[in-house]
Amino acid sequence: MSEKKQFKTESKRLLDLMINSIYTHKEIFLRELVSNASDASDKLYYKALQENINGISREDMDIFLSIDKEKRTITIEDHGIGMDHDELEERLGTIANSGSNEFKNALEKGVDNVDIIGQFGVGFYSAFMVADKVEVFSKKYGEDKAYAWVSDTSDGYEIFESGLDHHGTKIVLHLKDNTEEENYDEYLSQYEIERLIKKYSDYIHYPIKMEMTVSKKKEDSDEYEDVTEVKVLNSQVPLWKRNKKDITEEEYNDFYKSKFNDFTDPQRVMHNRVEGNITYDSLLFIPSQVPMNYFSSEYEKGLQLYSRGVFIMDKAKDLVPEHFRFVRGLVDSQDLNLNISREMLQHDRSMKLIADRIEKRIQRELEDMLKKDREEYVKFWKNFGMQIKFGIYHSYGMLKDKLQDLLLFYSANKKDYITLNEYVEAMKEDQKDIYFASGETVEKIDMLPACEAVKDKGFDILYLTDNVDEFCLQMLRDYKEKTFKNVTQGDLNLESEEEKKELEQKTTDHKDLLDAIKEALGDKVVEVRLSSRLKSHPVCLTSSEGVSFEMEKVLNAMPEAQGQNVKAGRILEINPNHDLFNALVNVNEKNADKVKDYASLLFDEAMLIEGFTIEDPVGFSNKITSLMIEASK
Ligand SMILES: Nc1ncnc2c1ncn2[C@@H]1O[C@H](COP(=O)(O)OP(=O)(O)OP(=O)(O)O)[C@@H](O)[C@H]1O
Repeated sequence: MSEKKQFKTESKRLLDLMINSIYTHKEIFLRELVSNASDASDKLYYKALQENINGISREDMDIFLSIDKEKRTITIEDHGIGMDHDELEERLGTIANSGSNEFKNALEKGVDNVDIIGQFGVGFYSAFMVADKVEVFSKKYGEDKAYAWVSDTSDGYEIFESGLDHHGTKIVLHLKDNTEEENYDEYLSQYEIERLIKKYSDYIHYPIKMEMTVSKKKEDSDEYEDVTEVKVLNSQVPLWKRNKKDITEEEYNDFYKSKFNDFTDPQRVMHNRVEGNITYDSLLFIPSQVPMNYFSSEYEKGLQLYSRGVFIMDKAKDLVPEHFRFVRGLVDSQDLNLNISREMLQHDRSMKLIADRIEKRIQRELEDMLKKDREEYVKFWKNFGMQIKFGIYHSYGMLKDKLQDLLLFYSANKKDYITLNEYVEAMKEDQKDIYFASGETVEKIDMLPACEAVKDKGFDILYLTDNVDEFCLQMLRDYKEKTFKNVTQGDLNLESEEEKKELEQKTTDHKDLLDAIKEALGDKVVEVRLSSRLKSHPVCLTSSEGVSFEMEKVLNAMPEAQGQNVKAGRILEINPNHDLFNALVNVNEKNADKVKDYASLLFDEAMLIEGFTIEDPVGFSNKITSLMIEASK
C-alpha cells in the first residue's frame, strides 16, 4: 500500500532550491549518488568483517550505471547495505546529513545563494537538480522485503513495497526536460557519464560499471559494428595509494573539494607514505578559506580513517591536535584493527604513533611555508593563526617550543607581520624587552600616546589585535630570554639616569598638585604620577602590574565573567613637559577648587584614548562646554 508523505519544512526548502537551481555545476549530482552507493557498500563490508559474515566480498559489490535514452533515465545501482521502510523515510525524507544541516543553517540565516550548494555537498537531494522524478528502490541486507521511495515534487513522496532482487539500492532519475539554458540530455551520453566518473569518482574503490556501446571492427573484415560491453569506468585506486609523481594538482584539488565539500582549492596538500614502525598513507589538506562553521560547535576536527582502503570512521579526532584542527584529510593504515571502536582508538598505540607523525608533518609544512613563501603563510595565518595562539594558551605554554616560531604579529616598524625571531634579531643594542601594545585595530593602537616614547627610541612594537594575543604572550613568558613588555603597563625604564632624576625632582616639586588630582579622582585610580612615557600627548592611562586593560576588556566580555568585573589598576600619567602641565600648576596655585574638574576631564580623556567608555558623558561634555566659554572671555 502506498502512503503519500510530506517533506519536513527544511527539506522542502532545500528541495525547492534544488529543483529551481541555476547552479552551474549540476553534474555533481552523479558524484553525490555514487559516493552514497560507495558508502553503503562500505557499510555492508564493514558489517561483514565485524560480524564474520561469509560471502560478502568487495569484488562483488560493484556500482552499476545505466542509461535509457528512450525513457530519459539514468540508473545507479549498488549492492550495499540498503535501507528498510523506516530508513527510507528518515534518511531521504528529512535533512539529516552534516552537509545539508549546515546548508539548512545557512538558509535560516538568509543566505539564499545557490553557490553554497557546492560548498556543502547536499548529497542525495542534488538529484533534483537534474531530475524531476526520483525513484529509490532499496532492500536492506538481511531483510526479505524491498521498498520504493518515489518523489516528483517538493510537496511529498510515497513509500511502498516493491521488488528488488538483491540487497542494496537502485536509484532511477527521470531527467528534466531540456530548457533554453540547460541541456539535460547530455547526461544520457555514455561518454559524458564516463567523463564525470573519471573526474569525480575515479578513486572509489568499488568498480563502477556501465554497459557501453562501442564500435568494434568485425573479425576478418574491415567493417565496424556496434557491440555492447560492460566497462569499468574508474581506476579504483584511491588517490592516496597512487604515486605522488603521477598525480596532478587538479586531481588533488578535485578530490579535496568533492570529499570535503569545499568549493575552493586547498591551500596546501600533504601526501605521504610512511613505512617502518608503523605503515600508513596520509593525505592532508590545509583549506584556503575558513570553513563556514569553523567557529561553531558543529565543526568537528578529525581525519577520515581507513584500514587497507576500507573506510572505518569519518572524524577520528585524536589524529590531529587541537592547534591544527583546521587540517582536513585522511589516513589509511594496514596496522589498524578493523574492529576498532571509537573508544578503543583513543588508547591504540598505532593511532598514537600516527597522530604523532601527523602533527610533525603539519608542523614541518607550516615551517616550510613560513620560510619559503611568506605571502602564502600570511594568508594561512590570517585564516588559522588564531588556532596556534590558542594552542599555546590552552596548553599553559607547554607547546611553547613547538609553536612559538610559527607565530606572527604585526610590527609597528615594518608595518607588516613578523616572527618573534625577526623582532629579536632587529632589536637595538640598548633594547632589553619585546614591546607590545593591544587594541581593537592596528590604526587605533598606533595612535596610543604610550607607544610614542617607545617608538621614539626606535624600538619596534608588536601590535596585538586578537583577544587571545596577550594571554598567549603571558603563557610564553619570554622569547630567547627577552621578556614581553606591555607599553601601557608598569615601568618601561626607557629614561636615562639623568632624566630619571629630573622626573623625581619634578614629582617632589609638584607633590601637592599630584595629591590634589589623586584626591579628586578617589579610587578611580591607584596612582597619579608624572611620566616619561609621553612625548606630545598631555596624559595617558597605564595599568599596574597584573591584569592589563586589554585583559580586563576580554575577561569582562566572557560569558563566564558574569558580572565579576575584573579591573586593571589604573594609573594616570601626566606629561610634565606639556603645556597642559603648566596650566595645571597654574590652576592649582590660583584657583585650587578647579583642580577637581580638570582632574576629572583628564581622567575621562585618558579613558577614551584607551578605548573605555566613560562613566558620566554628560558631566564630561558640560565641563568642556564651561571651559570653552571661559576660554573665550
Ligand atoms: N545508496 C544508498 N544506500 C544506502 N543508504 C543510502 C544511499 N543513499 C543515501 N542513503 C542514506 O541516506 C542518507 C542521506 O544521504 P545524503 O546523500 O543526503 O547525505 P550523506 O551521504 O549522509 O551526507 P553527505 O552528502 O554530506 O556525505 C545517507 O546518510 C544514507 O544513510
